[in-house]
Amino acid sequence: MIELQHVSKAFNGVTVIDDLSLHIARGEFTVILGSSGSGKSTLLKMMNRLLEHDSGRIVFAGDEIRSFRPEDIRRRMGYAIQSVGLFPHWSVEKNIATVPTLLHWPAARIEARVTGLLTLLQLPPELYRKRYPHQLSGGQQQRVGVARALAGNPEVLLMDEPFGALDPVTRAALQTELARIHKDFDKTIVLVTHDIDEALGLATRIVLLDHGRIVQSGTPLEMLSNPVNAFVIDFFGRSDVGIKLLGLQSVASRLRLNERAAGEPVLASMSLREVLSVFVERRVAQLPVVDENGQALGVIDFDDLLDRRP
Ligand SMILES: Nc1ncnc2c1ncn2[C@@H]1O[C@H](COP(=O)(O)OP(=O)(O)OP(=O)(O)O)[C@@H](O)[C@H]1O
Repeated sequence: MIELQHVSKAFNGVTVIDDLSLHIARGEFTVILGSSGSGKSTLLKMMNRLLEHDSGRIVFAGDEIRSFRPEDIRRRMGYAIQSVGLFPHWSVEKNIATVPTLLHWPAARIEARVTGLLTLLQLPPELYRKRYPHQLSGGQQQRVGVARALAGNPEVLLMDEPFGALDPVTRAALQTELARIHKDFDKTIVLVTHDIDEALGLATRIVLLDHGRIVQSGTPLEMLSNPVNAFVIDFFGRSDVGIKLLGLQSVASRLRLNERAAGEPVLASMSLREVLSVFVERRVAQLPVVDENGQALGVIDFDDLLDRRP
C-alpha cells in the first residue's frame, strides 16, 4: 500500500530520516515508535506530502507520492494529530465535513456521513453537531479530529499522537474505538506514538526508529520476545517485559477445557496480564473461565501463565 525505498530527509543539513526502507501492507496497523526526535513525525508527514522527501522513493498504491494531486492525497489518506487542529470558528459538523465538502459530495450525503461518524465515535449527533470546538472537552475534540480524518472514507489513516494529552480512561476508550475501526472497516493505519503500551496494544506491526533509521520492525510479540539488540531491550523496558508479554496473550490461549473451578469467573478474552492481577488479588490457583455470554468454557491455572507457547 505504501512503500518507502531508501528515503532520506535532512533539515538544515542535519539528516533526520536516513536511507529508510519500509513496506506498509494494506490493512496493517503499523505503529511507529521511537524516542523524541527520532524522526517519527517526519516519517509520517512524508507519507502524505506534508513534507517532501529529499531522496529515495515513496510509492502509494503503485505511484510515486509526488505524482499525486494534493486533493487526491487528502481524499485517500486521512490525517489526525495530537493538537487536533480543528477550525475554531467552524461547527463540529463543518469540521468533520472538510474533506467531503472539498470533494463536492451532495449535502444529504455529507449530513448522513457526519451523523454516522459522530455516532461511531460516541458523540450523540443531536448534541454535538452544532457545537464549536471550544464547547468540547479535549477528549471530545480528539474524537472529532479522528472523525474528520475518517470522513472522506480514506484508504489510509495517518495519526500522529492522536490521543496524547488525554487522561488514561479517555485514552483507553479511544484506543478501543480505533482498534474497532481498524477491524470493522479494514483500514490501513499508521500511528506515531511514544507510548509503548499503546503500541503493543494496537499494532499488528511495530516499527522502532532511532536517529532516523529502523532498529527493528515486527509484531508486538516479536519485538518483546526476539529483540535484535540492547537498544530494543532497553526501549521496551528490561524489568517488566514479562508483564508486557502477558498483556499480549489472552486467557483463551491457556484454557483447560472440560475442567471446572469454583468462584467468580473471568472472561476468555481477558489478557493474561489482567488475569495475573486477579490471581494475586484472590490468592487462588485456578479460576473458572466463561465466554462473553457467560457460558462456562473451562479453567485457567496459575501455572499455565508460565507456558512457553507464544
Ligand atoms: N521543520 C523542521 N525544521 C528543522 N528541523 C526539524 C523540522 N521538523 C523536525 N525537525 C527536527 O527533526 C528531528 C526529528 O523530528 P520529528 O518531529 O520527526 O521527531 P519525533 O520522533 O516525531 O519526535 P517527538 O516524539 O518529540 O514528536 C528533530 O531533531 C527535529 O528537531
